[in-house]
Amino acid sequence: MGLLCSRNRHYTQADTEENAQIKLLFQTGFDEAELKGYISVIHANGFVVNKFSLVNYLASLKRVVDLILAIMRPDCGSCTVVSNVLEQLLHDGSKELAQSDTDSAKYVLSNENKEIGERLSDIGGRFEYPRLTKELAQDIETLWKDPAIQETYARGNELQVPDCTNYFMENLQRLSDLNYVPTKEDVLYARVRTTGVVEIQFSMPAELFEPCRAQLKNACNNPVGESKKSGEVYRLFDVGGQKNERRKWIHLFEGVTAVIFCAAISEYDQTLFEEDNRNRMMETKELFEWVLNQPCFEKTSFMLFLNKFDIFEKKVLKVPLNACEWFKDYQPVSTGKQEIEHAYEFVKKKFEELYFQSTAPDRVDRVFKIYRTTALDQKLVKKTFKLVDETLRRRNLFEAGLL
Ligand SMILES: Nc1nc2c(ncn2[C@@H]2O[C@H](COP(=O)(O)OP(=O)(O)OP(=O)(O)O)[C@@H](O)[C@H]2O)c(=O)[nH]1
Ligand SMILES: [Mg+2]
Repeated sequence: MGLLCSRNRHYTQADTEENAQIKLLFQTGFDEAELKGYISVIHANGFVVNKFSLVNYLASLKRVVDLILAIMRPDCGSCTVVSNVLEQLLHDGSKELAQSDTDSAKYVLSNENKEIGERLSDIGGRFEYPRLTKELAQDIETLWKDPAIQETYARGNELQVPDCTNYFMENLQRLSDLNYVPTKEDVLYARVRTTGVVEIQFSMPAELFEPCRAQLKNACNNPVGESKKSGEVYRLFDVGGQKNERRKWIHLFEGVTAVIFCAAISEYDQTLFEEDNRNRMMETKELFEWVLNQPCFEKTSFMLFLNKFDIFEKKVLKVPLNACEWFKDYQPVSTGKQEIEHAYEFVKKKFEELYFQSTAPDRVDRVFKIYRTTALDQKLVKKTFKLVDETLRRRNLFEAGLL
């Protein structure tokens, strides 16, 4: 969820997890052994079911399959089961669906895939998942293509279906290869929930900050971190965004140079994993406000990443922005690209307003920048970090009275 950049922290708890995008961009990347280390994570993603990722999806899938099986059993009083399970599963909007036989039929797995559904459902209930074999991959692929599952997937926003689902589903055969070695993309797409605080150090390659370099040389030797041949050293603290992770953040807040707050703007119609009836965007709004108001951030720079733009641009043409309470006053103006831009600008403005409302007049000079990002896009992330880097350098020069 969030990242903190610091020049001189002494925090020692460093997890073994790393931020893959940063490692790929600013460190050595992954060698083959490291990539192979990701296989089990990716298989858990690409395969089924459970704790956090595709994992979530397949947990949802399991519930869907359970539901489907319940519907199919002739003795179970299917209408009651359908409405109870669906209500539990799909929240308010689905009540309508549960009431109508024709609609609920859409969610019934076809007869020929029923057995596969049962098999996968069984695996989904296990604590550990088997290696993704060719046979299993075939089963998942078949089930994935079943119209009932596709209908369910279309309502993924209600079911905690991870964003990477489609990617892994499209790559099942490759993933199940005996000699499979994850690609960079696989690693970036894999959902690995951050727990604790993960520190990563990196330096900006010199060519990235050329424009600032001359100024820097003349003015200040060490604007952000220690100087190294390749550039300035950043210490980045990646923190988990889920609710139970947040109490760990507070220990990090002192002495931070900049907060990079990542808000997933595509999640305006989704609910929290950890709290089923709480809209994710509303949660982000409150969280951002809370972070902005922390006394220790009075002078801290804020970099707001409006992330998951790739999903946002597709979604916004199908799901109205005012699905989220915060965006209730949104009025679409057009179609296609223009509409996407309009919707994006609207969201951006909401965050800007929030920033200024939450920033006392005497603090308005702290740096606040908003960036449109797609974290999977390496070029864009690199470019964004370059901009962040430049901003922080300028800020340091300014503070040192050199600009
Ligand atoms: N399509 C798309 N997927 C993204 C983007 N950013 C992240 N993801 C995917 O979203 C999932 C979660 O990404 P993370 O970076 O782990 O999210 P996080 O905010 O660090 O989550 P926590 O560690 O729980 O706080 C992964 O499957 C990523 O591949 C994006 O810009 N576009
Ligand atoms: Mg994370």
